[in-house]
Amino acid sequence: MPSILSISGVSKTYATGFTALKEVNLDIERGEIFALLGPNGAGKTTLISIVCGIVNRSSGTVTVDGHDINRDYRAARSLIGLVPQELTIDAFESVWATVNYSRGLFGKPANPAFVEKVLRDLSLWDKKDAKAITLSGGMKRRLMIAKALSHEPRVLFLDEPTAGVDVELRQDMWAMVRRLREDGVTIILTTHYIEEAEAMADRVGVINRGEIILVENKAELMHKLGRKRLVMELRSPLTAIPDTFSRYALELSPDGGQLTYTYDNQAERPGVASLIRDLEAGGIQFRDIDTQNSSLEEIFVNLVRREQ
Ligand SMILES: Nc1ncnc2c1ncn2[C@@H]1O[C@H](COP(=O)(O)OP(=O)(O)OP(=O)(O)O)[C@@H](O)[C@H]1O
Repeated sequence: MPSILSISGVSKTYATGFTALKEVNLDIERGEIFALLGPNGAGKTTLISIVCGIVNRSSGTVTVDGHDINRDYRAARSLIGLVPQELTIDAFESVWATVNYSRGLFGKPANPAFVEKVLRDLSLWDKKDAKAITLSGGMKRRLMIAKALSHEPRVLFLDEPTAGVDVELRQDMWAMVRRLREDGVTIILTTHYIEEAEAMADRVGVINRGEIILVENKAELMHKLGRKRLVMELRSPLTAIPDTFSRYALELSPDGGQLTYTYDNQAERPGVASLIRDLEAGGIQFRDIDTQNSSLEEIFVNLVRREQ
Protein backbone atom coordinates (compact mmCIF):
# COMPACT_ATOMS: atom_id res chain seq x y z
CA MET A 1 0.00 0.00 0.00
CA PRO A 2 1.38 3.46 -0.81
CA SER A 3 2.53 5.67 2.07
CA ILE A 4 -0.07 7.93 3.61
CA LEU A 5 2.35 10.85 3.55
CA SER A 6 5.08 11.26 1.01
CA ILE A 7 7.62 14.06 1.23
CA SER A 8 9.97 14.22 -1.69
CA GLY A 9 12.92 16.54 -2.24
CA VAL A 10 11.49 19.25 0.01
CA SER A 11 13.71 22.26 0.67
CA LYS A 12 12.94 25.52 2.39
CA THR A 13 14.90 28.73 2.28
CA TYR A 14 13.31 31.50 4.35
CA ALA A 15 13.18 35.10 3.12
CA THR A 16 16.18 35.79 5.36
CA GLY A 17 18.21 33.50 3.08
CA PHE A 18 18.41 30.82 5.78
CA THR A 19 17.96 27.28 4.48
CA ALA A 20 15.91 25.43 7.08
CA LEU A 21 15.32 22.23 5.06
CA LYS A 22 17.54 20.59 2.50
CA GLU A 23 16.12 18.01 0.10
CA VAL A 24 14.04 16.16 2.66
CA ASN A 25 12.67 12.79 1.60
CA LEU A 26 10.37 10.96 3.98
CA ASP A 27 7.58 8.42 3.62
CA ILE A 28 5.18 7.79 6.44
CA GLU A 29 3.40 4.46 6.51
CA ARG A 30 -0.30 4.13 7.15
CA GLY A 31 -1.10 3.53 10.80
CA GLU A 32 2.37 4.02 12.20
CA ILE A 33 3.59 6.26 14.98
CA PHE A 34 6.57 8.12 13.63
CA ALA A 35 8.77 10.22 15.90
CA LEU A 36 10.81 12.99 14.37
CA LEU A 37 13.70 13.75 16.68
CA GLY A 38 15.92 16.76 16.39
CA PRO A 39 17.64 19.47 18.38
CA ASN A 40 16.27 23.02 18.55
CA GLY A 41 16.19 24.66 15.19
CA ALA A 42 16.66 21.42 13.25
CA GLY A 43 13.69 22.15 11.03
CA LYS A 44 10.94 19.98 12.57
CA THR A 45 8.34 22.71 12.82
CA THR A 46 9.22 23.99 9.36
CA LEU A 47 8.65 20.52 7.91
CA ILE A 48 5.31 20.08 9.66
CA SER A 49 4.25 23.58 8.66
CA ILE A 50 4.98 22.82 5.02
CA VAL A 51 2.93 19.64 5.11
CA CYS A 52 0.07 21.54 6.75
CA GLY A 53 0.22 24.37 4.23
CA ILE A 54 1.28 27.02 6.78
CA VAL A 55 4.71 27.57 5.24
CA ASN A 56 5.45 27.44 1.50
CA ARG A 57 8.24 25.14 0.46
CA SER A 58 10.95 26.34 -1.91
CA SER A 59 11.00 23.04 -3.82
CA GLY A 60 9.83 19.45 -3.69
CA THR A 61 6.49 17.71 -3.48
CA VAL A 62 4.25 16.54 -0.67
CA THR A 63 1.30 14.22 -1.06
CA VAL A 64 -1.19 13.12 1.57
CA ASP A 65 -2.95 9.91 0.66
CA GLY A 66 -2.16 10.68 -2.96
CA HIS A 67 -3.37 14.31 -2.82
CA ASP A 68 -0.76 16.91 -3.73
CA ILE A 69 -0.70 19.64 -1.08
CA ASN A 70 -0.59 22.33 -3.76
CA ARG A 71 -2.80 21.08 -6.54
CA ASP A 72 -5.27 19.43 -4.21
CA TYR A 73 -4.84 21.50 -1.07
CA ARG A 74 -8.29 21.15 0.47
CA ALA A 75 -8.42 17.39 0.09
CA ALA A 76 -4.88 17.01 1.41
CA ARG A 77 -5.36 19.39 4.34
CA SER A 78 -8.65 17.84 5.41
CA LEU A 79 -6.80 14.58 6.01
CA ILE A 80 -4.43 16.25 8.47
CA GLY A 81 -4.85 17.28 12.08
CA LEU A 82 -2.22 19.51 13.66
CA VAL A 83 -1.52 20.03 17.33
CA PRO A 84 0.96 22.90 17.36
CA GLN A 85 3.41 23.67 20.15
CA GLU A 86 1.58 26.77 21.31
CA LEU A 87 -1.95 26.77 22.66
CA THR A 88 -4.31 28.27 20.11
CA ILE A 89 -7.66 28.24 21.85
CA ASP A 90 -10.11 30.97 22.64
CA ALA A 91 -9.99 31.36 26.42
CA PHE A 92 -13.66 32.31 26.75
CA GLU A 93 -15.11 29.67 24.45
CA SER A 94 -16.49 26.41 25.85
CA VAL A 95 -14.83 23.09 25.12
CA TRP A 96 -17.86 21.98 23.12
CA ALA A 97 -17.98 25.15 21.01
CA THR A 98 -14.21 25.11 20.42
CA VAL A 99 -14.23 21.61 18.95
CA ASN A 100 -17.41 22.07 16.91
CA TYR A 101 -16.21 25.38 15.51
CA SER A 102 -12.95 23.82 14.42
CA ARG A 103 -14.85 21.03 12.66
CA GLY A 104 -16.93 23.64 10.86
CA LEU A 105 -13.80 25.37 9.58
CA PHE A 106 -13.07 22.26 7.54
CA GLY A 107 -16.53 22.36 6.04
CA LYS A 108 -17.62 19.18 7.80
CA PRO A 109 -21.29 18.87 8.70
CA ALA A 110 -22.13 18.91 12.42
CA ASN A 111 -21.74 15.52 14.05
CA PRO A 112 -22.43 15.78 17.77
CA ALA A 113 -21.98 12.03 18.29
CA PHE A 114 -18.48 12.14 16.82
CA VAL A 115 -17.48 15.21 18.84
CA GLU A 116 -18.82 13.51 21.97
CA LYS A 117 -16.67 10.46 21.27
CA VAL A 118 -13.56 12.61 20.82
CA LEU A 119 -14.23 14.44 24.07
CA ARG A 120 -14.91 11.22 25.94
CA ASP A 121 -11.75 9.60 24.57
CA LEU A 122 -9.77 12.58 25.78
CA SER A 123 -11.48 12.62 29.19
CA LEU A 124 -12.95 16.04 28.47
CA TRP A 125 -16.61 15.11 28.29
CA ASP A 126 -17.45 16.31 31.77
CA LYS A 127 -15.79 19.62 30.88
CA LYS A 128 -17.72 20.14 27.67
CA ASP A 129 -19.45 23.29 28.97
CA ALA A 130 -16.39 24.71 30.73
CA LYS A 131 -14.64 27.72 29.26
CA ALA A 132 -11.12 27.00 28.08
CA ILE A 133 -9.70 29.50 30.56
CA THR A 134 -10.91 27.39 33.48
CA LEU A 135 -9.11 24.23 32.32
CA SER A 136 -5.85 22.93 33.77
CA GLY A 137 -2.74 22.91 31.59
CA GLY A 138 -3.17 19.20 30.84
CA MET A 139 -6.81 19.67 29.87
CA LYS A 140 -5.90 22.55 27.59
CA ARG A 141 -3.44 20.31 25.80
CA ARG A 142 -6.11 17.64 25.44
CA LEU A 143 -8.49 20.27 24.09
CA MET A 144 -5.90 21.15 21.46
CA ILE A 145 -5.87 17.50 20.45
CA ALA A 146 -9.68 17.33 20.38
CA LYS A 147 -9.66 20.39 18.12
CA ALA A 148 -7.15 18.78 15.80
CA LEU A 149 -9.27 15.61 15.63
CA SER A 150 -12.55 17.44 15.12
CA HIS A 151 -12.62 17.02 11.34
CA GLU A 152 -11.72 13.31 11.46
CA PRO A 153 -8.18 13.52 10.04
CA ARG A 154 -6.26 10.37 9.09
CA VAL A 155 -2.88 11.85 9.95
CA LEU A 156 -2.21 13.66 13.21
CA PHE A 157 0.85 15.85 13.80
CA LEU A 158 1.84 16.44 17.38
CA ASP A 159 4.53 19.08 17.63
CA GLU A 160 6.39 18.58 20.93
CA PRO A 161 3.30 17.13 22.64
CA THR A 162 4.89 16.81 26.06
CA ALA A 163 7.34 19.72 26.21
CA GLY A 164 7.22 21.03 29.75
CA VAL A 165 4.47 18.70 30.99
CA ASP A 166 4.75 16.61 34.13
CA VAL A 167 5.48 12.90 34.12
CA GLU A 168 1.91 11.82 34.80
CA LEU A 169 0.48 13.90 32.00
CA ARG A 170 3.18 12.68 29.67
CA GLN A 171 2.15 9.07 30.34
CA ASP A 172 -1.52 9.95 29.77
CA MET A 173 -0.57 11.58 26.51
CA TRP A 174 1.33 8.50 25.38
CA ALA A 175 -1.60 6.21 26.25
CA MET A 176 -3.93 8.47 24.33
CA VAL A 177 -1.73 8.53 21.27
CA ARG A 178 -1.63 4.74 21.27
CA ARG A 179 -5.45 4.63 21.41
CA LEU A 180 -5.62 6.96 18.44
CA ARG A 181 -3.35 4.68 16.51
CA GLU A 182 -5.62 1.75 17.35
CA ASP A 183 -8.42 3.78 15.75
CA GLY A 184 -6.36 3.87 12.57
CA VAL A 185 -4.88 7.38 12.83
CA THR A 186 -1.30 7.76 11.60
CA ILE A 187 0.71 9.81 14.05
CA ILE A 188 3.76 11.94 13.54
CA LEU A 189 5.23 13.53 16.60
CA THR A 190 8.23 15.72 17.06
CA THR A 191 10.20 15.53 20.22
CA HIS A 192 13.47 16.30 21.93
CA TYR A 193 13.03 13.35 24.24
CA ILE A 194 14.55 10.00 23.38
CA GLU A 195 12.33 8.38 26.06
CA GLU A 196 9.30 9.67 24.25
CA ALA A 197 10.39 8.13 20.99
CA GLU A 198 11.24 4.97 22.87
CA ALA A 199 7.86 4.76 24.56
CA MET A 200 5.79 5.51 21.53
CA ALA A 201 7.27 5.26 18.11
CA ASP A 202 7.30 2.45 15.60
CA ARG A 203 9.88 4.34 13.56
CA VAL A 204 12.12 7.24 14.28
CA GLY A 205 13.62 9.86 12.01
CA VAL A 206 16.44 12.14 13.08
CA ILE A 207 16.65 15.60 11.58
CA ASN A 208 19.61 17.87 12.04
CA ARG A 209 20.30 21.22 10.42
CA GLY A 210 17.51 20.71 7.93
CA GLU A 211 18.58 17.25 6.84
CA ILE A 212 17.08 13.89 7.66
CA ILE A 213 20.16 12.02 8.74
CA LEU A 214 18.55 8.75 9.71
CA VAL A 215 15.23 6.91 9.53
CA GLU A 216 15.04 3.64 11.29
CA ASN A 217 12.66 1.42 13.15
CA LYS A 218 12.75 2.09 16.83
CA ALA A 219 14.25 -1.16 18.00
CA GLU A 220 17.25 -0.70 15.77
CA LEU A 221 17.67 2.93 16.69
CA MET A 222 17.54 2.23 20.41
CA HIS A 223 20.12 -0.45 19.87
CA LYS A 224 22.36 2.09 18.20
CA LEU A 225 21.70 4.98 20.54
CA GLY A 226 21.37 3.12 23.79
CA ARG A 227 24.89 3.68 24.99
CA LYS A 228 26.30 4.02 28.43
CA ARG A 229 29.50 5.43 29.71
CA LEU A 230 31.59 4.42 32.63
CA VAL A 231 33.76 7.28 33.82
CA MET A 232 36.66 6.51 36.12
CA GLU A 233 38.62 9.14 38.00
CA LEU A 234 42.15 7.80 38.28
CA ARG A 235 44.27 8.04 41.39
CA SER A 236 47.34 8.85 39.33
CA PRO A 237 47.19 10.21 35.80
CA LEU A 238 48.26 8.06 32.87
CA THR A 239 50.26 9.30 29.92
CA ALA A 240 48.68 6.72 27.60
CA ILE A 241 46.28 3.78 27.72
CA PRO A 242 48.40 0.60 28.08
CA ASP A 243 48.22 -1.70 25.04
CA THR A 244 46.79 -4.50 27.17
CA PHE A 245 43.52 -2.56 27.24
CA SER A 246 43.16 -2.28 23.50
CA ARG A 247 40.17 -4.66 23.48
CA TYR A 248 38.18 -2.08 25.46
CA ALA A 249 37.09 1.12 23.72
CA LEU A 250 38.69 3.41 26.27
CA GLU A 251 39.33 7.10 26.07
CA LEU A 252 41.79 9.01 28.18
CA SER A 253 41.12 12.64 29.08
CA PRO A 254 43.78 15.12 27.90
CA ASP A 255 45.12 15.50 31.45
CA GLY A 256 45.33 11.72 31.81
CA GLY A 257 43.21 11.78 34.95
CA GLN A 258 40.00 10.26 33.62
CA LEU A 259 39.28 7.07 31.72
CA THR A 260 35.99 6.70 29.89
CA TYR A 261 34.60 3.39 28.70
CA THR A 262 31.62 3.59 26.32
CA TYR A 263 29.53 0.50 25.83
CA ASP A 264 26.33 -0.61 24.22
CA ASN A 265 23.33 -0.54 26.50
CA GLN A 266 21.54 -3.41 24.86
CA ALA A 267 24.35 -5.89 24.77
CA GLU A 268 25.00 -8.23 27.65
CA ARG A 269 27.00 -6.20 30.16
CA PRO A 270 30.00 -6.05 27.92
CA GLY A 271 32.92 -6.52 30.12
CA VAL A 272 32.49 -3.80 32.73
CA ALA A 273 33.38 -6.30 35.44
CA SER A 274 36.34 -7.68 33.51
CA LEU A 275 37.51 -4.15 32.68
CA ILE A 276 37.56 -3.28 36.37
CA ARG A 277 39.42 -6.51 37.20
CA ASP A 278 41.93 -5.86 34.42
CA LEU A 279 42.47 -2.30 35.59
CA GLU A 280 43.19 -3.51 39.09
CA ALA A 281 45.48 -6.27 37.82
CA GLY A 282 47.29 -3.65 35.71
CA GLY A 283 47.80 -1.49 38.79
CA ILE A 284 45.51 1.27 37.55
CA GLN A 285 43.57 2.51 40.53
CA PHE A 286 40.62 4.83 40.48
CA ARG A 287 39.15 6.92 43.26
CA ASP A 288 35.69 7.34 41.80
CA ILE A 289 33.52 5.70 39.20
CA ASP A 290 30.32 6.92 37.63
CA THR A 291 27.96 5.70 34.91
CA GLN A 292 26.22 8.08 32.53
CA ASN A 293 23.71 7.61 29.75
CA SER A 294 24.63 9.41 26.59
CA SER A 295 22.40 12.43 26.14
CA LEU A 296 20.45 13.13 23.00
CA GLU A 297 22.79 16.00 22.38
CA GLU A 298 25.76 13.64 22.30
CA ILE A 299 23.90 11.21 20.11
CA PHE A 300 23.31 13.97 17.61
CA VAL A 301 26.89 15.05 17.77
CA ASN A 302 27.95 11.47 17.11
CA LEU A 303 25.48 11.03 14.27
CA VAL A 304 26.53 14.28 12.67
CA ARG A 305 30.20 13.49 13.08
CA ARG A 306 29.62 10.14 11.43
CA GLU A 307 27.90 11.92 8.56
CA GLN A 308 30.83 14.16 7.79
N1 LIG B 1 10.05 32.62 9.44
C1 LIG B 1 11.35 32.33 9.54
N2 LIG B 1 12.29 33.11 8.96
C2 LIG B 1 13.60 32.81 9.04
N3 LIG B 1 14.08 31.70 9.69
C3 LIG B 1 13.21 30.91 10.27
C4 LIG B 1 11.79 31.15 10.24
N4 LIG B 1 11.17 30.17 10.91
C5 LIG B 1 12.14 29.33 11.35
N5 LIG B 1 13.36 29.77 10.97
C6 LIG B 1 14.65 29.12 11.24
O1 LIG B 1 14.64 27.85 10.67
C7 LIG B 1 15.31 26.91 11.54
C8 LIG B 1 14.41 25.75 11.82
O2 LIG B 1 13.36 26.18 12.68
P1 LIG B 1 12.21 25.18 13.15
O3 LIG B 1 11.28 25.96 14.00
O4 LIG B 1 11.68 24.45 11.98
O5 LIG B 1 13.06 24.17 14.04
P2 LIG B 1 12.58 23.06 15.06
O6 LIG B 1 13.35 21.85 14.73
O7 LIG B 1 11.10 22.96 15.05
O8 LIG B 1 13.09 23.66 16.42
P3 LIG B 1 12.38 23.73 17.85
O9 LIG B 1 12.49 22.37 18.40
O10 LIG B 1 13.21 24.72 18.55
O11 LIG B 1 10.97 24.17 17.61
C9 LIG B 1 15.72 27.69 12.76
O12 LIG B 1 17.08 28.05 12.64
C10 LIG B 1 14.85 28.92 12.71
O13 LIG B 1 15.50 30.01 13.31
